[in-house]
Amino acid sequence: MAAITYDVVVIGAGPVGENIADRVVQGGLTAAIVERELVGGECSYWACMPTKVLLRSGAALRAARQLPGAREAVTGELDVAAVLRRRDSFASDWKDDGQVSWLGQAGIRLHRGQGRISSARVVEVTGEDGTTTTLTARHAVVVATGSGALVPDLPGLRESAPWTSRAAASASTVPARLAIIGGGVVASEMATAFTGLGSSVTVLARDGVLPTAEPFVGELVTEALRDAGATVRLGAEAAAVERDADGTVRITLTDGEQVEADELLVAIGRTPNTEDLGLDAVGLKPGAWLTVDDTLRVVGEDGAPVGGGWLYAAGDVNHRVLLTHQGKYQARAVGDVIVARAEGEPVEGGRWGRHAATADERAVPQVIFTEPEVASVGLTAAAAEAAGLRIRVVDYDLSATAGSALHAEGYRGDARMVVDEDRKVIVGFTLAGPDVAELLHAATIAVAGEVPLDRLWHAVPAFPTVSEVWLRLLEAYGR
Ligand SMILES: Cc1cc2nc3c(=O)[nH]c(=O)nc-3n(C[C@H](O)[C@H](O)[C@H](O)COP(=O)(O)OP(=O)(O)OC[C@H]3O[C@@H](n4cnc5c(N)ncnc54)[C@H](O)[C@@H]3O)c2cc1C
Ligand SMILES: NC(=O)c1ccc[n+]([C@@H]2O[C@H](COP(=O)([O-])OP(=O)(O)OC[C@H]3O[C@@H](n4cnc5c(N)ncnc54)[C@H](O)[C@@H]3O)[C@@H](O)[C@H]2O)c1
Repeated sequence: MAAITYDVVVIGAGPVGENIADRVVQGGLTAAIVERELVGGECSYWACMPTKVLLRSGAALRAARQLPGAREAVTGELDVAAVLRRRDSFASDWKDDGQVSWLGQAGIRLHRGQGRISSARVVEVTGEDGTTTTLTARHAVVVATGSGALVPDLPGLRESAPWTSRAAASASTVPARLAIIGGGVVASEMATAFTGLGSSVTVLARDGVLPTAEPFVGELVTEALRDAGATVRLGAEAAAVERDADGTVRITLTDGEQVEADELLVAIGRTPNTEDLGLDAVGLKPGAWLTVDDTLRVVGEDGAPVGGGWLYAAGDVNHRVLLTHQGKYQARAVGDVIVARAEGEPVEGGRWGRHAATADERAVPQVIFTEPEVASVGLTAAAAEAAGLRIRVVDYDLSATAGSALHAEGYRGDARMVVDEDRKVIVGFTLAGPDVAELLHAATIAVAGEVPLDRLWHAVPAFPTVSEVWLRLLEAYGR
């Protein structure tokens, strides 16, 4: 049994783990990273990237069809095989050689296998051949093990071999009929993608479509899915599932109705990858999300850092925000704070300090790549009210700008700005419409920078762009 000591040991080589290790090495420390599957994690092979490839060609085709002149040039249908080939290439054919070589160049040592914490600062790595390596960390162990798909305990579901997001993202054929349980981000994106690829899709959205977004978002996405030929059943709840000998999946709903499909995708949220991580060795509960303080140290039930502060958690596994870019933001904070503590430098862990992931609370951006695209940052009106803020909500029809009229015939979209009336700053911004993704960062800067509305009047949007919605919202708010 080999034993090696590093300054920092990171468990999990997803986007977050990679960034943590890189940051501490850049800060002058040594780092090892432990990975049981593919270096690059969920995002690279089964989540963000492959799913966006499945969506992108359909979006480009729709965009061309919305423009006279371009529309006439589109004479065929989507080439599904070409889309799947492009997806395979973006997933590097599910091989991680490229990312492994990046780790080498970055000076990060890779240990392949299942990582388990065995005692304070010690991680045992069990390789596929059963050999064990003991890694000891001088300064910190960081858990960046991510999350997996949550599958509910419905009668017959597991036996019916349902798809989770992994199977959908890596599908090698397109099912004729696809049923989806869930109405969240994965369900909405995959319903859009597979409808575009030619499946007849049925969405069983018990709690509605994108229910945590501003209400107009779910309405627009539902309408677009239905226009594209999908069936969206709001309030429908699955009670039992069975798969026939011929492969047909039959979902019985709580109202007794049945839905038939060739594949069933379950997309109802995530569960943390902490089941087999040795958490019990440090007094934590296996299978639970890891709670962290502002500098991302894992805390126990008493709120104090576990073991005096050598254990950190970043990315999906701490359940703050389940998004790649936000996990990587945490990675920069956690990497830098580990270096600062190791060097005996001051920790800047206060609000908006360089070692605190403050944006997780109030300034998280997200793009949902549905038709139409949804781009949001900060709080919805409902969330702001629940947080006790005195707000004013301003809405604007996104199709009413000169830029949107130019962008596409029949452009449909909406925008909402949520203003904190006590501070006169924007705390939430949501856009839904074709190609709004790239408009989001302006709003993120306004929310994270807490830019006063008075100053925003001086940020003039160029004519004729969709960004003119900023001016229209300010005019509607008044000054
Ligand atoms: C279908 C889908 C689409 C998504 N699209 C987007 C998107 O467009 N944009 C976005 O921002 N986010 C998106 N997300 C979310 C994004 O994938 C996650 O937020 C991100 O992958 C989290 O990164 P992570 O490094 O924390 O975890 P992961 O990417 O899950 O990586 C964790 C790694 O740890 C390894 N691991 C786990 N346990 C152990 C162990 N005990 N020992 C060794 N290794 C271990 C795993 O094998 C894995 O490689 C999507 C998610 C899904 C499911
Ligand atoms: N473009 C992106 O940013 C992107 C894309 C995909 C996924 N993600 C991230 O991945 C994470 C997981 O996505 P997700 O869609 O699985 O989760 P989610 O939390 O977005 O949505 C899950 C949905 O399932 C519903 N639900 C929960 N339990 C249910 C049940 N038993 N039966 C029926 N419906 C049920 C919930 O009401 C919710 O609407 C999200 O946090 C998301 O941020 C991001």
